[in-house]
Amino acid sequence: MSDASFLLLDGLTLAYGKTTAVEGLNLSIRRGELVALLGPSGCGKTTTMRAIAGLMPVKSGRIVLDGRDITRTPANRREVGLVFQSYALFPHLTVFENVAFGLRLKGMSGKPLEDKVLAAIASVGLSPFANRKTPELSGGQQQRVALARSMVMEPKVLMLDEPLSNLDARLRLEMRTELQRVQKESGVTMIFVTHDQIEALALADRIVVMRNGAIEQIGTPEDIYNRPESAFVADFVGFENIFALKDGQLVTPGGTVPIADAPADTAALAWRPRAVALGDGPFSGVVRSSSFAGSAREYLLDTPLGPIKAEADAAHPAHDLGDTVSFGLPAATAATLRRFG
Ligand SMILES: Nc1ncnc2c1ncn2[C@@H]1O[C@H](COP(=O)(O)OP(=O)(O)OP(=O)(O)O)[C@@H](O)[C@H]1O
Repeated sequence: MSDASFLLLDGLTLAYGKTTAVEGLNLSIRRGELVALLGPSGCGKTTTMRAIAGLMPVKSGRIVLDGRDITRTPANRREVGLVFQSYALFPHLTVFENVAFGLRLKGMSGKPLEDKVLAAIASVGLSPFANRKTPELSGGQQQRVALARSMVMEPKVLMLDEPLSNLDARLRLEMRTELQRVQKESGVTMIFVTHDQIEALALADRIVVMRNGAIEQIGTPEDIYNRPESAFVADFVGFENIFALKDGQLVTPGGTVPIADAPADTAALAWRPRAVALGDGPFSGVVRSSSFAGSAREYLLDTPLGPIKAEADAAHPAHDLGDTVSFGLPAATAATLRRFG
């Protein structure tokens, strides 16, 4: 075992009866890494996590944690923690007792138990609330209790299923920072599941994008955001104008269109709305919708290339509905995709 493959998923195939949910998944996670599993509903994120936790039988392949094959190890002997979306706290118990629960089950008591529990509660900033019952806490505080309750067991890997999805926008931001802090301070290897790309980009050291039960791309947030490899990932991270590229020409619904400086060995080109050169270029389109988005104005253009989403600085004079505007699709501002699809 090396730190580089602290958790290894090796050819993992998982199925519900005859339905294969995850097929031949290979993933190597470093010790202390914060990894996001990102993907649309049904792509197999939760199933993968449940298998790592031991809540889902493995059809084929292996799960190795810290050098030990845990593929068939019972859940309670895996040293893997799991924080569910619904925090599953005991409402009749205090914060202290919720966090102490697992340690008591393991036979711990007295001062050692108290010290550990109080330290875990302090690590998530909840010391003043140790004696409160959990229904008397806010959503964000309950989420912290769930985190402390898992962390106190000192798992080798802690997994979180959509950890922030039940929180309002402000609390989400707060908990993002909190999760990152707890993870960095404790050094625990963490995997969280999300279908929110912003959350994955903001939190993770590495993002695993899943699609139809397989890995589509693995990379740092910068890789995924700036260098998507497929149209699927590009679309997921906000490239709204994606065209296949064939013999140096864009393949559009209106036919093929030559493009200057088209890169070689590229299956498709993708532009974010703000990468479209509005008001400057060989193409033209009619403004079909225009919406104000704070610092920018977003346009939907009807063009011979099909619909184009473009964005301009809000300080620029606005285009009206029905206006014809010129635009360019500079190859230099496009992401180059290896796969169209
Ligand atoms: N209990 C089940 N029985 C049969 N099929 C299931 C079951 N749970 C999930 N599946 C199927 O397995 C596939 C993967 O589901 P999974 O829950 O892992 O996706 P997910 O990426 O976590 O989705 P979501 O973001 O909606 O939670 C889907 O096709 C789903 O329909």
